[in-house]
Amino acid sequence: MTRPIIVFDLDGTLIDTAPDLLDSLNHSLAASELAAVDEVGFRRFVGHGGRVMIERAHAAQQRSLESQEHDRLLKLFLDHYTDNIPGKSRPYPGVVETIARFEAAGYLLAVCTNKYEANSVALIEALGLAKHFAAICGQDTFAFRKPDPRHLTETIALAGGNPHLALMVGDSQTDIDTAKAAGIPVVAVDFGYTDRHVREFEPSAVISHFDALTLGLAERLIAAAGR
Ligand SMILES: O=C(O)COP(=O)(O)O
Ligand SMILES: [Mg+2]
Repeated sequence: MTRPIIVFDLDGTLIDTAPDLLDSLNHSLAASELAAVDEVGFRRFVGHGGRVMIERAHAAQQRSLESQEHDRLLKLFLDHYTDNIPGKSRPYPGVVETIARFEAAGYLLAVCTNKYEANSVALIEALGLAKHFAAICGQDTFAFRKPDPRHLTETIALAGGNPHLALMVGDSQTDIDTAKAAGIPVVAVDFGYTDRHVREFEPSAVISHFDALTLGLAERLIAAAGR
């Protein structure tokens, strides 16, 4: 019998990676004489991986970006980011306790992120958390990525989870749209990187701290989804 599973988004959900993503983004933008992005601007750019962040930063400064330069800046971003893992990134408050709570209740745990898989695994390993996750799937693990629902459903399958007893936890419209398209309930954290409040995207529930992700809430949302 496949087991119940919670699938977590990574950036802005499980781990506060903003300081490092911002440093690496600005490292790459500086190479093309763009102004540095600030914490506020960053929130509009993140959610679809490094390539899109660079693209959005150029658009925000009305700068064109042809593909060869885009590739060059993405490599600068990824090299800088990879070399600095785990940097200043840390799990959000309550994450470690939540992992223990759901593992003790027999849940599988997995990660479904638009960060590249290698960097996702390296970061989670560097923070000593990799043993808790049955699958860590990045934007490049499959031929599709969030908001394509298959990124989530294939992560559940790879982890050996039951898609009818699954719950997604995320911080962005991308995550909420992905879960909805997969017919899987989704809890949105309101402390992540979206520039609009997550309630606007109508998740199944909103939490402001992982302590609110109780076994009861998970069971209620999974039952209500009735897949
Ligand atoms: O790397 C990003 O841009 C977003 O990654 P996430 O899917 O873990 O939020
Ligand atoms: Mg996120």
